[in-house]
Amino acid sequence: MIIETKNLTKRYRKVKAAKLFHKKYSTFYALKNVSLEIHQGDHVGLVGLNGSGKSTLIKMILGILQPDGGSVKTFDRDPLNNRQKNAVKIGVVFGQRSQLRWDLPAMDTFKLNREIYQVPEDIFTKRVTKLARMLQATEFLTQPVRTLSLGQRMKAEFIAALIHDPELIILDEPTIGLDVLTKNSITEFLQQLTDKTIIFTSHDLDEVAEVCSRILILNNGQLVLDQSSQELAELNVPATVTFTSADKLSADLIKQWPNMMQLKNGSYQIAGIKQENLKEVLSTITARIPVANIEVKSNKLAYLLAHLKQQEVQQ
Ligand SMILES: Nc1ncnc2c1ncn2[C@@H]1O[C@H](COP(=O)(O)OP(=O)(O)OP(=O)(O)O)[C@@H](O)[C@H]1O
Repeated sequence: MIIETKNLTKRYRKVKAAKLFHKKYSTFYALKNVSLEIHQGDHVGLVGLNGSGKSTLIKMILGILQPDGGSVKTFDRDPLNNRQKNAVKIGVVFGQRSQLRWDLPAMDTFKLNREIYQVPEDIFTKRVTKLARMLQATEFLTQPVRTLSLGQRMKAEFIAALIHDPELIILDEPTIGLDVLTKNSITEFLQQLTDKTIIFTSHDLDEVAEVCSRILILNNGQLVLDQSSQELAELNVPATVTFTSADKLSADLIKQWPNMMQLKNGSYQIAGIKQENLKEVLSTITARIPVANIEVKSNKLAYLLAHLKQQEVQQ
């Protein structure tokens, strides 16, 4: 087993009310009774809104935070007292934090990591060459990191995290701010790491589903869903279409979509469109209105959370 948590809980005291010399506190649960198992080779997506407890869970798996209740085991041992031993088997990429030295080429950080993890030189060279080829990163690894684009830097972060060939790869929102092409190339890269255990946190369910076969959803510190990506892909989530047109819409069109809203910026939005009706709605809009732009979105996470809440209320 790579990770096992049982009723894992993290509490904080939050100030409820404050007078000049007197504060009142309430207990706040960043994580509440989370039980899960992650096995060798699992690619697990950890998804949730801001503040749902994703980073707290990751920090406890890494042994950075102490639990207030329940237990966590990483590689069958207490991560808090085995941080060094476990670090050899774990690679971490944070989208919001860098492990690369800003003024030096990424290659220098790789060499430093080679020293820290005592990777033999020939293995190091082969590994970096292979990873750089997979990520199409070869040409910019000798350039100072400060001169790299965000996408190039993130690719270098991945290589730095994998220099010691870790068994477990933890990715904390590694694609934040990246364009579609860079995201795709990172997704393809991760899909090839089939012998590794991956935990991939994000707000974007569809993105993690491309890499992970299993999705865990955290909400308000609780594990509310543990399901295969395939089952989630089969969910029929209603879409929202937003479009902009300089022309006024005809009365019969307005009547056709009673739930259409006119937004502040002059664009229009139709929500709750079933997937089977989407094509028809789009062709009607584009055939009958001169649109400047049109966008289709379906927020699976929001839909799931709303659904789960409804189920909870009914029970
Ligand atoms: N040291 C702390 N003291 C008090 N509250 C904290 C502390 N660390 C985290 N929290 C709270 O715990 C909750 C969970 O935070 P966490 O960072 O785990 O969320 P997250 O899901 O990673 O969010 P995001 O997607 O925004 O990174 C948040 O409400 C946060 O304010």
